[in-house]
Amino acid sequence: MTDCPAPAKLNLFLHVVGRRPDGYHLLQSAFRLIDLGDRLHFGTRADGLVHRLGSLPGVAADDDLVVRAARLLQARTGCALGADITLDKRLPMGGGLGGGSSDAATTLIALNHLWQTGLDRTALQEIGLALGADVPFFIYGRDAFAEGVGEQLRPLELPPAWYVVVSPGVAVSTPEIFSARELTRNTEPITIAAFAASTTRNDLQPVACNRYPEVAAAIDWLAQFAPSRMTGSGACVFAQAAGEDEAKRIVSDCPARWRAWAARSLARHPLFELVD
Ligand SMILES: C[C@](O)(CO)[C@H](O)COP(=O)(O)OP(=O)(O)OC[C@H]1O[C@@H](n2ccc(N)nc2=O)[C@H](O)[C@@H]1O
Ligand SMILES: Nc1ncnc2c1ncn2[C@@H]1O[C@H](COP(=O)(O)OP(=O)(O)OP(=O)(O)O)[C@@H](O)[C@H]1O
Repeated sequence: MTDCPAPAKLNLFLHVVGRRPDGYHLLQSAFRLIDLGDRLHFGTRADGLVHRLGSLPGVAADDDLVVRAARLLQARTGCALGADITLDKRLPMGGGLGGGSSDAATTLIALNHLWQTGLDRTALQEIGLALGADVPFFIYGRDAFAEGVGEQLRPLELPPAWYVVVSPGVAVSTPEIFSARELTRNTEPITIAAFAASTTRNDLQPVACNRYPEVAAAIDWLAQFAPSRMTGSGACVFAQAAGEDEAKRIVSDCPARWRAWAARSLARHPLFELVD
C-alpha cells in the first residue's frame, strides 16, 4: 500500500492531575491533529516476517514502534502474514509531536486493513495503548479531550486553525520529564466545557524549560507573535496564527538554528475511513 500518512499532534494544554500506583501520570489534555507528519509504506509478505526497510538513527529495528506494532497485531490476531515497512521520518524525534506513536498507529490501521485482520477501532486502540500512551488517540482519529493516561478520549469540536510549530533542535526524554521531582502533579481537574487556552497550561513545560534552555528560548521567541506553549513533553513549541499568511510569515522569521513549520489542523486522521 503506497504512502500512508502518520500525522503529528499538538497538546493544546496538558494538566497532570494525579499519579497511578504504577508510576504513570493521570492527565487531562486536548489533542489536536495537524497536517505535519511522517509517511510509511507497507508491503505484505507471505512468510510472516516483519522487516523494516532502511534505518532510523538511534532506534534498532526490534525497538522501532512500527515493527513492534506489526508484531503485536500478529500476536493478537494470529495472522500468518508479514510485512515490509518503510518509514520516511520527517517529524523530530523526542519532539512532543507524537511521531513514534503516530507511526505505530498508522501501522496498526494499515496492516489491519492489508492483512484483513478485522479489528474495530476500539480493539486497535486497546492494542495501541500497549505501545504508548499517545497511540490510542491517533487511532481514534479526531481531536479529543483526553483523560486517564491519555487513553480515555472524548470528541472535541474545534474550529479549523493554523499553527506555527517550532522545533528547538533538542530531543526531550518523556520519562525524564515525568519523573522530575519538581513536576506539578496535583492540578485541579477541569471539565471539558471549561477548556480554554487562557485558563490552561502545560504542566510539563516548566520542567522541560528548566532542563532544556532552548525550549524556553523558542517559547519566548514565538511569544512575540502570539501566545506560545510547549506540546507534550517537548521539545517542540507552537502558537496559533491568524491564518496561513501569518503562519508562513512567522515561519520565515525563524532563527536559522531552529526549524519551523506552518501547520493546519486536520478534522480527521487521513486513514480514518480505513477503520470500522
Ligand atoms: C506527554 C504525552 O506526549 C502527551 O500527549 C504523552 O503522555 C506521552 O506519551 P508517549 O510518548 O507515548 O509515552 P509512553 O511511551 O507511553 O511513556 C513514556 C514514559 O513516560 C512516562 N509517562 C507517560 C505517559 C503518562 N501518562 N505518564 C507517564 O508517567 C512513563 O514513565 C513512561 O514510561
Ligand atoms: N518509529 C519511531 N519513530 C520515532 N521514535 C521512535 C520510533 N520507534 C521508537 N522510537 C523511540 O521513541 C522515542 C520517542 O519518540 P517520539 O518521536 O514519539 O517522541 P515524542 O514526539 O516526544 O512523543 P510524545 O509526544 O508521544 O512524547 C524516540 O526517542 C525513539 O527512541
